[in-house]
Amino acid sequence: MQDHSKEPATPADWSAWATVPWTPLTGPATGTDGAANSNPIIGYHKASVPCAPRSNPPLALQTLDVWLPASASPTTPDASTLPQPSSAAAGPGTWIIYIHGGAWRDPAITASSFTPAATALLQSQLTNTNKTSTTSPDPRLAGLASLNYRLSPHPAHPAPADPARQARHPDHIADIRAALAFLHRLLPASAHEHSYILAGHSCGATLAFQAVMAPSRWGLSPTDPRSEPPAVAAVVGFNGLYDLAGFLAAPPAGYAHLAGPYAEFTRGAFGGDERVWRAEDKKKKRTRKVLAVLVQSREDTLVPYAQLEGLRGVLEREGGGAVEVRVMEAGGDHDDIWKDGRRMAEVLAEVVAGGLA
Ligand SMILES: N[C@@H](CC(=O)c1ccccc1NC=O)C(=O)O
Repeated sequence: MQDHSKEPATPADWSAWATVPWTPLTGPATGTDGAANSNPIIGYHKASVPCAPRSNPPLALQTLDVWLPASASPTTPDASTLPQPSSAAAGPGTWIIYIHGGAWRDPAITASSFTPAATALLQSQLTNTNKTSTTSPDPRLAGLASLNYRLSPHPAHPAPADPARQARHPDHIADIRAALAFLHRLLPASAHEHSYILAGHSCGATLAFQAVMAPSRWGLSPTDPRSEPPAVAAVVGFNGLYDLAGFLAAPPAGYAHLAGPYAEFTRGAFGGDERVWRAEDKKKKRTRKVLAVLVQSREDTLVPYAQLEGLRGVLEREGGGAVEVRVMEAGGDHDDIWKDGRRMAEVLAEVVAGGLA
């Protein structure tokens, strides 16, 4: 935080950014103001911006989506327009960056799975800015991003010719870090000085905790310190997978029938060497100073509550005071939280409003 220098954006970054137009995102009809205002613009969206590591040609899944609140611009910004630093009066605002789930392999779950929650967040943002409040913490959102990353092979969806579908740990983490570095180079410094929230669902929650740790833990080469993602203020895990080896050694009651799929996707993502699954679990238990928000539905038929309890225990015992753990409630089945989006948005808005001291 003391060193605000960052790697400058390159011409390739700029052109990747500008290849995708901003499209207006409309909210539900208000119905109060006649036809003209019936579907107000709640934000602007860029879909599938290529953000590959700069040394490699971009693959189909090395992309990210970005949303800006409507307050960022009175009209649809030009494709080359970057998010502007917020005014001092309005406060710096917070970025939320989301990592989707799908067991490291499901091609049907992508960055666009954040759309319902993003829409709900932008909608509530619009409602909030119309209210005047001088006492409560500034709940402003600076922007939202949702990351794609290369996937591991899925036996039910073979794609042997697609290089974006052959990933093996730590490739998934490498892509998340490349996407964070891309945003770091392009976004205004204020986005980083005031930190951001990294959120993820299921294996995306695993990746969120892994991505904030030193890359050397994952055998990834050290990067230029200026391209290091800055420290996150909070990591938010929704229905996350945190102990695959533990699940496989002793599947909790009610989840034993999932031992087969768990073993399959664990091998698919991490390979057949059990020591890597265990090392993987131990290594991600140490994090930098951060707020860890853990959300796990007790009605989740795919991920047992024990996954949350395990990580909570480890972070509380071994966090050394650097990690504040908060558990928040959610209901529904495994994917309901992102499919519906409203509870996910509520949790994230609460972290933005109250979680960043
Ligand atoms: N739809 C997934 C299944 C899946 O996502 C999953 C299954 C069990 C426990 C966690 C899961 N997802 C975590 O990212 C698949 O195709 O493998």
